[in-house]
Amino acid sequence: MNDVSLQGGTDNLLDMPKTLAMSDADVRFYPDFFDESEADQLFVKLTQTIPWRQDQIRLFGRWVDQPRLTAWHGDPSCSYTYSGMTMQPQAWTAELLAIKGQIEPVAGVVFNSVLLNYYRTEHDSMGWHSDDEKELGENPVIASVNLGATRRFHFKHKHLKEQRVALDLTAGSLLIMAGPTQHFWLHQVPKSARSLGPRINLTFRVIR
Ligand SMILES: O=C(O)CCC(=O)C(=O)O
Ligand SMILES: [Fe+2]
Repeated sequence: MNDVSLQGGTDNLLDMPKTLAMSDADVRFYPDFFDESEADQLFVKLTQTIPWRQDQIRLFGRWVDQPRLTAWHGDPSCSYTYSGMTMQPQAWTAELLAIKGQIEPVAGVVFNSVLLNYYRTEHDSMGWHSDDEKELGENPVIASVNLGATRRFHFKHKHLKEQRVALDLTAGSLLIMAGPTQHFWLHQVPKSARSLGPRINLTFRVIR
């Protein structure tokens, strides 16, 4: 797989995103959106204050543990169906509201919910999917915040099989997926062969 090619932006211009060179997509990456100490503090706080759950999914007719822990927070009106499960949101916490307030100006939308994933080790993962549930609307803006261990993130185009992109989601980084990205691309966080510590990912969403 090719490493991602990045256009525009330099590391000393913190507010300048790197736009991923992907057709049929609008993907922007802010490698240092949160500074190191802020990212460390948020990671510790979220580890302690979020009610992490081990959900199960149906796989070939059996119930199996999802390979990660999850949580779902948002406005009371936001129920959401994910992998066949309908979830009621937990209330916003102080840290979640603080992160939301910082990312909304760059994402250009007001989010009403966030899905959190806790990857305990290199064995935890998320398989290929698009965030294309109908509750998310036609061209959803999804803002993904990364804390803790760096994990590799993969995109692959649904129709143009040779088009694949990989990037490292480092602590403090922000990835914004918008426009037609979810129509044309799948993404995943694969297991890693290297031993890794825990990671938290937050995907802020607008549910209709
Ligand atoms: O952990 C990640 O970086 C991706 C999470 C994701 O794709 C999702 O929650 O839909
Ligand atoms: Fe996703």
